[in-house]
Amino acid sequence: MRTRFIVNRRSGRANRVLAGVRAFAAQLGAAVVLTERPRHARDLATTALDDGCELIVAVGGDGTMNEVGSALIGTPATLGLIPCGSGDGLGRFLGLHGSLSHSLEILCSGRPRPIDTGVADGHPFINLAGLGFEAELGARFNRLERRGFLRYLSTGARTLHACHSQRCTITADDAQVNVDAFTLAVANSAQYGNNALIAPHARVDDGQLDLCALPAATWFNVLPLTLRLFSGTIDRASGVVHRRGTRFVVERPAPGPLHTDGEIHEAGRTVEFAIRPASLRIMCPVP
Ligand SMILES: Nc1ncnc2c1ncn2[C@@H]1O[C@H](COP(=O)(O)OP(=O)(O)OP(=O)(O)O)[C@@H](O)[C@H]1O
Repeated sequence: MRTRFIVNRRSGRANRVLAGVRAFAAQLGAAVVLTERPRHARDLATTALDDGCELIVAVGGDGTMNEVGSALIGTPATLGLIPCGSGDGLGRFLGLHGSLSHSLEILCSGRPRPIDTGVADGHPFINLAGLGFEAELGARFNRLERRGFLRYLSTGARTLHACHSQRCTITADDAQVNVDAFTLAVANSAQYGNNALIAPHARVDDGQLDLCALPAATWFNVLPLTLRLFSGTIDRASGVVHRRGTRFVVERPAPGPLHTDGEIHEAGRTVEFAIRPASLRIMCPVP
């Protein structure tokens, strides 16, 4: 398979795996290219497609995966993933996360698997998209000079104080519900990253998206909600709204940020999320 590696050195531990990626690529006769700015990975992936690459490997976190994967949606090319970001939601969900040798082994001996992708306000997403607190947190985190899980936690604590819940009307396929949403995720895989399971029963190949809206954090619910997030039971928590469907329309009181796999966009009051079934091939471990 003609292969190219696209590395985002700014993501999590990408710098630490770069030498190993270069050595592996040299054995395959594949090129390694580095991103030079945000959103550059998508251009590099388009060039790789134009050059006839059949396997295009994103080396980075969910943001890099989103940029590379977006260019591959609807094409016969396969997305490879070496997860080395701060959260790695999709890589963890698909069993690609771990040591570099684990990820490389999957590139050699895995199989391309068709998965669903989503589109939020016209922007493709592969892992999940969201509004409210999580989009605000993503916007603040992306502005940081240095990243990492601890910085994510400290930025989260500050954002928690600055955000308020919003009264939203959600149309899920044909049914409507009003919710006070502090944060709202529309998930293709089950997790945000770092094994925080926002949609514990979501599957990437079921032709459905899982919407999960959480109430505002208080001194009373913040610990139980956090425990439920990491134990895979958040959909059963009091005040949490969960819906499954192929299309959601969310109407909120005011425009604001939207994230797609952690990438931030400005969006209007009304945001539409929809599924694109089996639209991307990704290299996965053989079941
Ligand atoms: N050369 C670059 N300089 C600055 N930013 C870049 C560069 N290349 C890519 N980026 C941006 O870096 C951001 C972070 O990338 P990515 O999401 O892959 O890593 P992460 O945030 O560490 O991981 P995760 O999303 O899994 O938490 C993305 O928004 C991407 O657009």
